[in-house]
Amino acid sequence: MATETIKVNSREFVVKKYSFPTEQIPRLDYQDKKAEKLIENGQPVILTGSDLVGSAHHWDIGYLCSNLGSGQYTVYSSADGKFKYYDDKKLTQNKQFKPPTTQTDMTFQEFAAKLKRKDNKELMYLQQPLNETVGTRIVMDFTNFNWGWANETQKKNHWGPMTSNLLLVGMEGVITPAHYDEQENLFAQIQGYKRFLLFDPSQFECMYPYPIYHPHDRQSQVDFDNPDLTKFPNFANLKGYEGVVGPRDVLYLPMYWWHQVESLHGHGETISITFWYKAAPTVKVVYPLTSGQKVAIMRNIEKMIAEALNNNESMPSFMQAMVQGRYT
Ligand SMILES: CCC[C@@H](CC(=O)O)C(=O)C(=O)O
Ligand SMILES: [Zn+2]
Repeated sequence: MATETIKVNSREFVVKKYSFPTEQIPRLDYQDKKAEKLIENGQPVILTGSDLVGSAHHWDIGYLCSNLGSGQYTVYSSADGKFKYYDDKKLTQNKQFKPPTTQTDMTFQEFAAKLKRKDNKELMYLQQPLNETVGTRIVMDFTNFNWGWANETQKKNHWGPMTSNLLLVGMEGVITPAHYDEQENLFAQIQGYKRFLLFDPSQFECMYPYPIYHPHDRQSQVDFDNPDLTKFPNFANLKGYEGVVGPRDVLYLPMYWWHQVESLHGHGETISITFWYKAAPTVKVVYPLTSGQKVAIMRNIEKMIAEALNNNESMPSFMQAMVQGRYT
């Protein structure tokens, strides 16, 4: 895999080189009117100065070890360093599906001890919603997040309720492959550096998500390291954005935007916290529809057809019969 060296804020990073062009994600002070406008328009922006999780800036592996308590944490392991999400509620309908990662529950102390070992054959990624099992100092830090700004941003943009804060602790080199989420996300970086590759929802045609009933629903089928352009020809037209988030940065990651996230080498484990919000309710449909709305429509139609047919094997021929020679 070819690599290239990029310079971000006088820091150099060696990153994987992909086949598609990218532009820089805007990087603005969180109080800059331009930043507020981008969020209002559902456009990604890296925000500086918000101190959204300023009270957690001292979080490192040692501090978390001493203060996260003895609760169980979900840790994924992967031989190739890729952590493609899969919905285990969809495993029953997909008996032949082989999960690409293994999932183990362990205490944070066990996880930290594994991080220290030099004989790890697999990369590990802890992904756990912050819950009431954490110690009092973590609760204090959590309480002191910049909720004033977060709540104001949620309100101004008519987002729905916040659903979860996921704590992410990744080894250098872990990759979350390209996918989209159906929630708004204020992504707060605490330690280490993550490269975000983002793609507008209108790039749906280039990303070839798995069928909606597949465990990898919302994930791209395309292997970015070795794209199969026979099977996925439009991937050759992909255009994206990219940026590196470091400690104290917050990325506004709009709903339905595709993203691939890479924990960069040379700066230690990455620690991040997500702030996920349900979508703003659609009060009045305004035309033209946004690209995100069109993805939502496609998803709903695909869901309805899958439910109506009640037989996933018949989906491909049904969907093709609907468009082939008619809309192609
Ligand atoms: C499980 C969530 C992973 C995260 C990406 C990353 O930091 O590796 C992401 O995809 C998101 O915040 O939406
Ligand atoms: Zn995501």
